[in-house]
Amino acid sequence: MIIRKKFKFEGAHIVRNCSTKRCKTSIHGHSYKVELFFTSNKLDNGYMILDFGLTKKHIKNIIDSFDHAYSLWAEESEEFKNFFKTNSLRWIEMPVSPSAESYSLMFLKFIDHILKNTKFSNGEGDVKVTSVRVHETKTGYAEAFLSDINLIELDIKKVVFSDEIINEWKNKDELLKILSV
Ligand SMILES: Nc1nc2c(c(=O)[nH]1)N=C([C@H](O)[C@H](O)COP(=O)(O)OP(=O)(O)OP(=O)(O)O)CN2
Repeated sequence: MIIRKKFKFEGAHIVRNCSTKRCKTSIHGHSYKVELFFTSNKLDNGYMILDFGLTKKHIKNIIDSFDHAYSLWAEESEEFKNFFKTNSLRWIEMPVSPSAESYSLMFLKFIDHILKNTKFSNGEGDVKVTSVRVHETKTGYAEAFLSDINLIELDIKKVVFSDEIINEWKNKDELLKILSV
């Protein structure tokens, strides 16, 4: 059995090195829709795979970090990176160029890590994120499956969130502890 929870964010980026000229040369934004799919080997005491409400404790923070934020590829020039870091409060520096594919893989990695380091207390089983689907536009999405988790080398500890973003996280201290494991 699979359940799905949908989130959204309004994000800006440039995807360097892709084939589309506008996409690789100009800052632009999208209204992203993110679908998270979960499964488990048993139902909890409420006959659920995972209460949708529990996805809003830590997982939502990660997706919402990208809302009204600029996704900054770590390989950009220092001048370019400094511009965003000094002129915009919400930015994320990430070790991969921000395509729909890399967002889906990155979110999958974060959520897999969060689930593995969360103690559930309502009879939940072994809850897994089976895939993450990131819709960049109305016509295009990328979906990363658990079997794709090593498709790119991406250490989530190398994803840097601006202070403004971290300070807005709900249950901030708990999430920072989970991410530090
Ligand atoms: N496989 C991928 N291809 C493209 C990505 C991506 O992340 N993965 N991203 C882009 C751009 O960011 C672009 O803004 C979106 O491209 P596209 O789907 O072509 O956008 P349109 O709104 O022009 O699509 P229409 O269907 O023509 O309205 C490019 N490619």
